[in-house]
Amino acid sequence: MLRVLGQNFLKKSIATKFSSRMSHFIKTDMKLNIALCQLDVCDDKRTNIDNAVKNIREAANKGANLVMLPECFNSPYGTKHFPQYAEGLEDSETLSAISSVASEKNIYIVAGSIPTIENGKYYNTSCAYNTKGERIAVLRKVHLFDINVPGKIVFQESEILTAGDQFATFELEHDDKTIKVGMGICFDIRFAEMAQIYQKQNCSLLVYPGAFNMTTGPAHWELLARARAVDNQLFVALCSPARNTSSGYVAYGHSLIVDPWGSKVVEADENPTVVFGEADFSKVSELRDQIPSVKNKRSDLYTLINHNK
Ligand SMILES: NC(=O)CC(=O)C(=O)O
Repeated sequence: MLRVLGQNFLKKSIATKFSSRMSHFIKTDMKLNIALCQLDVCDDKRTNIDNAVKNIREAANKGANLVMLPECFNSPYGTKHFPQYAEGLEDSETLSAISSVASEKNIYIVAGSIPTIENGKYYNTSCAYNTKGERIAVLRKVHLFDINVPGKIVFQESEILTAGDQFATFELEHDDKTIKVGMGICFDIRFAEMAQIYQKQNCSLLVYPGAFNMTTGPAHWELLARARAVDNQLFVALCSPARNTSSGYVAYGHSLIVDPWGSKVVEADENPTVVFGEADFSKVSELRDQIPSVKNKRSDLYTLINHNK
């Protein structure tokens, strides 16, 4: 009897410790200034890196705590460009510049994405940096963008890229408070399951560097950001390259942040710009109490299995 009581007590105290650690991510009044750098990306890599660093410095000087860059910010977006611009993760000219500016400015950076080469395979890769310039997460685009809309757009990332097979999250500390952030890249936002797994892992912000185009952008960009935010009752941030009508792939622009209610916190137009939005994370637990759609899931009737443990 005593042994049984002891085991139950131990189980209970482990569960309590675990759940109080997890819940501090969600129940927080952290306010975070997020800057989205909607960069004008050209075909010169060094110019793109310098432009990213300049924009990050300016965003930090204006008070940003987290700066996001777009998908493919050091290279034109296109399968024929990826091998030419790809860098190794450990000797990347681009990422070393991003790491330096993160520590110089004491900010977190979600470094959009760049083409990488690892063990002879090409990936579309997003890295996150903390305020010391340390790399704290790596996400290789999990769902490759393969599209064929006759007369509009044909694009096959899978011609050249390998899909990532790991999800990526990181903890962001600010004002002695912590939130957890889930990472995806562009097409990944179309997969509700990935976002829901991040929600189940207690993320309160999902970040998607992305480059929708003039066919998918007007139809789905904002819709998907708001859908993922409302489904999962958390913040969603999307950062696009600026629109350049003379480039081979014309990005939609319209970088935006959406709150857990599905309302836009801020939205850019299509031009090169940096937009700022405040994410007030007290809204996450507040809304989950008001509309308990995350809490009241019927796991007795359905469940989501994460094979990527
Ligand atoms: N770059 C992309 O992955 C574009 C995309 O997802 C889209 O739907 O457009």
